[in-house]
Amino acid sequence: MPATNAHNGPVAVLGAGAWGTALANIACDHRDTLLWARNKEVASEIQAKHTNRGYLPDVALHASMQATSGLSAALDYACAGTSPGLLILAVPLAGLRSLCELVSEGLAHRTDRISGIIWTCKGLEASSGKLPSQIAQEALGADLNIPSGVLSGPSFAREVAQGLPVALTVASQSAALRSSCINALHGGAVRVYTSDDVVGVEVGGALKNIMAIACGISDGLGLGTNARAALITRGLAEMTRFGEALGARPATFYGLTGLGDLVLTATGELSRNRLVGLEIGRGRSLSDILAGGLTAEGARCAQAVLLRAQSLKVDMPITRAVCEVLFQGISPIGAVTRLLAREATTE
Ligand SMILES: NC(=O)C1=CN([C@@H]2O[C@H](COP(=O)(O)OP(=O)(O)OC[C@H]3O[C@@H](n4cnc5c(N)ncnc54)[C@H](O)[C@@H]3O)[C@@H](O)[C@H]2O)C=CC1
Ligand SMILES: O=C(CO)COP(=O)(O)O
Repeated sequence: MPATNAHNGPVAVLGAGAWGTALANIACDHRDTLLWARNKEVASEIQAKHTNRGYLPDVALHASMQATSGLSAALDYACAGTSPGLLILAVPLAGLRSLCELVSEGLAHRTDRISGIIWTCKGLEASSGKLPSQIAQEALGADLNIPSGVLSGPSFAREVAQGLPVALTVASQSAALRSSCINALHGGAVRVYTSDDVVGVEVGGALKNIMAIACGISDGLGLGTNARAALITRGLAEMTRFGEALGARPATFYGLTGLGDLVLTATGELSRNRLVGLEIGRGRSLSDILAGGLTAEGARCAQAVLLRAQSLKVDMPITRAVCEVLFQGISPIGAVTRLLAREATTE
């Protein structure tokens, strides 16, 4: 089991889907690590067999990985090291608020035992249009006062779990937390870069999912690679405009969490958001595609982004077209025709 020293507290990953399991597997190389699954059977399988076949078939997990289905046991684990522990929240955006509320309750009176909280979700809250950092701030409560941040970047869980190379970015206002995250994840096939532009990193992760749906629709319609390249490039411009309006740095969008994740998700066959677009382009309905519980956060996020963009007075033609197709009954080809028919403009 890895040694624990003054800079090396335990890691508890909360959420045992594909990404949480892959991240916990990396952390096991560096620190004592426990994975929390809300589902008892999943926790038992990880603990007993070191597999999570429902999310990462054919992957043998680290023999030292601990697992539990008790959230309080997971928080106890993170707090019980000789130095403060790191929490990584790896649930989808829709579960972030409720999980943060539970974490806040569970950590009361022992916040000094946690060095930081990192989330990995990509999206804006459907009901409020808020970013993950705003949700976490509200749900954890101002009194908790634990450094926090976001981990993002182009990273299909399956490839990461197979040990293939990957580059990620951790963004936080806290230099100590950025270092702690590097300490927990960087090394071998995994590179972790740092940033202090939390808003830029979160906006990139959220909006690339919408652009991936747009590219999937285009490819599903058979519109060709020129169309896909145009959507990626103009999608990046749209992401950057929206981010700037929220205070993000434009340069962040040319990094791993913007362009990097956009290219991966818009073109990679493992992307669930791209798959949604492909299936829509081939004529299936959104409710049918999502009926099996597919985690594709771009669909919900598109509506939240469009609403927020309207109040910020930012033009988002691709996001609007995706919303028209997904929620307003406009046919995919009709939306493409409308996009192409807009006035000519400067790049
Ligand atoms: N799969 C990937 O390659 C990557 C995913 N992400 C992001 O990480 C987040 C998680 O994604 P995945 O692991 O792929 O999703 P997933 O669908 O594979 O797993 C989600 C897990 O969260 C659990 N969960 C859902 N709501 C919950 C709640 N309210 N409380 C507790 N547990 C809850 C589910 O039971 C499941 O175990 C998403 O926001 C995704 O965008 C980020 C980078 C890569
Ligand atoms: O965010 C991801 C890779 O960085 C995963 O993308 P999907 O959610 O579209 O599968």
